[in-house]
Amino acid sequence: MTDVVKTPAWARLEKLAAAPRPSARALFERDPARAARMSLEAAGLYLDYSKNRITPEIFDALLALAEAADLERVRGRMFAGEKINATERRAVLHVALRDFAMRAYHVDGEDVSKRVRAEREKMRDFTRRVHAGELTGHTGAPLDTVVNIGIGGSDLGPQMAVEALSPYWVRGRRTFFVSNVDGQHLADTLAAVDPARTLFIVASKTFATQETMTNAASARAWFLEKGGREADVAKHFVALSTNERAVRDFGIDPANMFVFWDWVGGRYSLWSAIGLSIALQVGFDNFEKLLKGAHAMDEHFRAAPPAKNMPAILALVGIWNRNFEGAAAHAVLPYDQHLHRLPAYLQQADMESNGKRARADGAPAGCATGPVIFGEPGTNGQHAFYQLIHQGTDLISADFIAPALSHAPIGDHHEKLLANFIAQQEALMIGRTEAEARAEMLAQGLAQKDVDRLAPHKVFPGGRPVNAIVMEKLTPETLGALIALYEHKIFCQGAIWGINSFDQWGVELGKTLAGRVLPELARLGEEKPAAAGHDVSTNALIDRVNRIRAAAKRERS
Ligand SMILES: O=P(O)(O)OC[C@H]1O[C@H](O)[C@H](O)[C@@H](O)[C@@H]1O
Repeated sequence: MTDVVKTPAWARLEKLAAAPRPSARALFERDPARAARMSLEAAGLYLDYSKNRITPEIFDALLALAEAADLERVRGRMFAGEKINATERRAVLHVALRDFAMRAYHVDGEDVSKRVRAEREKMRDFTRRVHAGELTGHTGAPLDTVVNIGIGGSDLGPQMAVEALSPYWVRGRRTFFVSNVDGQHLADTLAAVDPARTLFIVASKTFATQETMTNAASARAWFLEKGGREADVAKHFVALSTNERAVRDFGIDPANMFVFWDWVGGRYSLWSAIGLSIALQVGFDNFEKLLKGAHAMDEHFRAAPPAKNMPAILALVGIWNRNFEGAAAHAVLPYDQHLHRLPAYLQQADMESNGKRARADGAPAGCATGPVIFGEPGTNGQHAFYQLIHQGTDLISADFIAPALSHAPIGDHHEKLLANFIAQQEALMIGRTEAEARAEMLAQGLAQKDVDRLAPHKVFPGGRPVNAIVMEKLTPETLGALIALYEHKIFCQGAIWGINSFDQWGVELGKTLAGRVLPELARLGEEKPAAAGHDVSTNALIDRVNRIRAAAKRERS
């Protein structure tokens, strides 16, 4: 496979990065058409990437890089169902879950699109029956509450989407998400729900994840304690999984199971049965609109050449900032309170996909790969961490995301929100020179000695690379398109870096070691011998919590 770092395009980009370059401000002053040239629309989203410090030569070299990495061919391999997740020997076909163009998708010679449609119809029917009160709890009460038990991709996607679509919630319905194995998460949730009206959705691709299995078993025990009988469990527990045997072993009838397949990555699974909690909370039609929004972005992504392809451009601009400008972190800044879980969702989507140091062929990655992703909704972040983005010593790139219209047009809230959305990007790009800072302070009437004292603190370097993503309104369709945009951006970056974006071996080691530590931990009141099998820090940590736990019971008894 191509080692992208060894291509002439990479060398050219390195040269361009080292050469003197106009400031971001100067780029705009020289080229009035810059914003029009460096912006595009697709699937209801508008992207402006002109505030990156990218010259036309750099953009051309980035396109050459995409070509050198054979991006269009790799994209074709994904859509064709080839096993591009080579370490796990799996296809990557989340696009098939939302293809409304009736295309066939083949995995191992089988057209999986029929299965996709059948499972979607099963979800539609289930959702309708719950909403119509045809399916009730064991006392006959409506199942108006959902507790989704899952973690990682079986939690972050559905939770983010349910929160994002709160204006579309079916009246009277509530959805809770329990993910953490910390018993407090489950306990707090169970305290807020009525067992007779609650549907537990156990969401796990593997049905083997420690947190989810532990929470599901405890939820089941709680349900039985609260008056449910064994025979009632079927009315209150459904499973979303690829693993039918494990679902049966857990005690959930496969008739109460919604399936998906190994070619759906966990962090790409909200479009599958994993989206059942979304469908129940916003209605199946809205869930389908979410899928259609993503499909619209897929259609754009699969057809547009890289120079006019929104996910590819976002990826290339990100590669410029990461590999040639040295930005190790990337902020996701949604100016929409309903998108407050988007940064957390994208942390998994991006960092679990592209946080890799080995290339797909096993060779070490010769360049930096996925950046640290972080973020908070605007304007909150402005009063917290933007300081570092404006004036810190590291370069941080950022995506600013906003709907032009609000679902809650109260007074001038939205104008103020948008003013901040726009002004922050402007400030990050233009910065403020020392001369400007001084002139401003003098105009405010400050004494010369104060101007001298404060001037260095009031300088903003500018040139902070930002993208703007604007939509008319946050709807199921635009949300679908936005998520698909990021999915494909991540895909493009992984393809260019030559890494496998669809495995996640990095989560294994900690899991294995936790399995070893667990039996060494004391139950309350239990005396354990001093830990010896680890490094001295780990032994000491085990001993410390064990001492506290042994003593805790003694005090109580
Ligand atoms: O859906 P599950 O099989 O329970 O997996 C839940 C999560 O756990 C794993 O550790 C992976 O790192 C995630 O990619 C996955 O989404």
